[in-house]
Amino acid sequence: MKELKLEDVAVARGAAPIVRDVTLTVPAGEVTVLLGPNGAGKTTLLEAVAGVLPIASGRLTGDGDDLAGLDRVARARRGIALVEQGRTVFTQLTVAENLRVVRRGGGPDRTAELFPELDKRMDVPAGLLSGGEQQMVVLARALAMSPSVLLIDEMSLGLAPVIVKRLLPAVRQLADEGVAVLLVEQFATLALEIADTAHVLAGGRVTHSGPAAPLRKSPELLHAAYLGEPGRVDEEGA
Ligand SMILES: Nc1ncnc2c1ncn2[C@@H]1O[C@H](COP(=O)(O)OP(=O)(O)OP(=O)(O)O)[C@@H](O)[C@H]1O
Repeated sequence: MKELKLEDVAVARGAAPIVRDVTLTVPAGEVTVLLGPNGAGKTTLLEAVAGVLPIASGRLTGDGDDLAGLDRVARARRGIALVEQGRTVFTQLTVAENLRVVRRGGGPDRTAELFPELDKRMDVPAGLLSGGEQQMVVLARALAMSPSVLLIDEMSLGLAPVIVKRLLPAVRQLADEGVAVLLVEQFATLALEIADTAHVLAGGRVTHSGPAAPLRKSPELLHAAYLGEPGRVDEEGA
C-alpha cells in the first residue's frame, strides 16, 4: 500500500462520539506522528483504522480502495498491522515462540538485524525480559507479518526515554524501507526526531497538521499546537 487516507473520519465508542472530522494521509516511506494530550482520541483513531472499532462516518482508503467496509482480519491481510498499547507478549512463551505464533507465509525474520540484543535471548520466556526488550518482541512480532502500514500506539508506555531512543530508530528504518508508519507517542520530542509529518489531536479533532521539522525545532510551537492555536503554528512554521 502506497497511501493510507482518512477523510472526515468520525469514531464513536458506544453512543459517545470520540473522534471527529479527521482528515490525514499516511504515505509509504514516511513516519507520520499523531500527538496530543491524554484522552484526545489517539488510541480510538488507531483502533478504527485497524478495524477494532467501526468508523461512524467518513472514508478510510488504501491506494483509493475502501477499507472501512473490511473487518480487522481483512485489513490485516491488506497489510495493516496494529502494535497495541501495553506490550502484549505471551509471558510464558519464549521470544522465539512469541514470534512463531504470528509468522505466516515466511516473511523475512528482521529480529536479529533490527534488535541484535533480542536475537541473543530467543530461548528466554518473554515474561523475564525487560520492558524495553518486551516492546522489541512486540514490534518484531508485528514485522513478522510484513506490514505495509504499521500503526504503533505508545510503545514507550512505562519505558525510560533512553529505551525509547533505542526503539524509535528501528521504526524510522522501517519507514525508510517503504512502510507507511502512523505513530502515537507520548514522548513528543523524541517522536518528532524520526517523524516527517505531525498531526496534533485534541478533543477528538486535528488541531494542527504540518511537517515535523518546525515543531522539532521549537518547543513553543509544539506547545501552541497542543493548545490548539493552529494560526500561530502555521505562521511561524512556514
Ligand atoms: N474502552 C472504552 N470505553 C469507553 N470510552 C473509552 C474507552 N477507551 C477510551 N475511552 C474514552 O475515549 C476518549 C479517548 O480515549 P483514547 O484512549 O482514544 O485517547 P488517547 O488520546 O489515546 O489518550 P491516552 O494518551 O491517554 O492513551 C477518552 O475520553 C476515554 O475516556
